[in-house]
Amino acid sequence: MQNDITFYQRFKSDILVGLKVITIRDRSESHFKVGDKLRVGTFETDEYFCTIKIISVTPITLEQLTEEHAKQENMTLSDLKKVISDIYPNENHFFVIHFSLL
Ligand SMILES: CC(=O)Nc1cc[nH]c(=O)n1
Repeated sequence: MQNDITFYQRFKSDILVGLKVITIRDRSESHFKVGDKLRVGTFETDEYFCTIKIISVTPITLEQLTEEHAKQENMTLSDLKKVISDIYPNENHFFVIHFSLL
C-alpha cells in the first residue's frame, strides 16, 4: 500500500516515541484534513513505519514559529528555523500539521 506522507529518516525515532508531534510543510502538503489517518514512510526509501492521525493544519510564516513549535519538533527554535529554511529555500508560508501517533 502507498504511503501518504514521508519524513526524513533522522526524524523517525522521535516520531515513534512521541517526541515529534508536528511537521511544518509547504502548500503542496497542506491538503490533509482533521481526522485523516496517514500512512507514514521514510523519505529516503519510502519504507512504512507508522500511521498518524491529523489533529490540525494551521498556516504559519517562518517568523511566527515559536518555542512551543520547537518543543513539538523536539528541537531548539533556531535549529527548527534552519531545518525548515534548508528544506524549503526561499519559502516563507507554511502549514503546521499537528498529529498523533496511532
Ligand atoms: C520529507 C520531508 O519533507 N520531511 C519533512 C519536511 C518538513 N518537516 C518534517 O518534519 N519533515
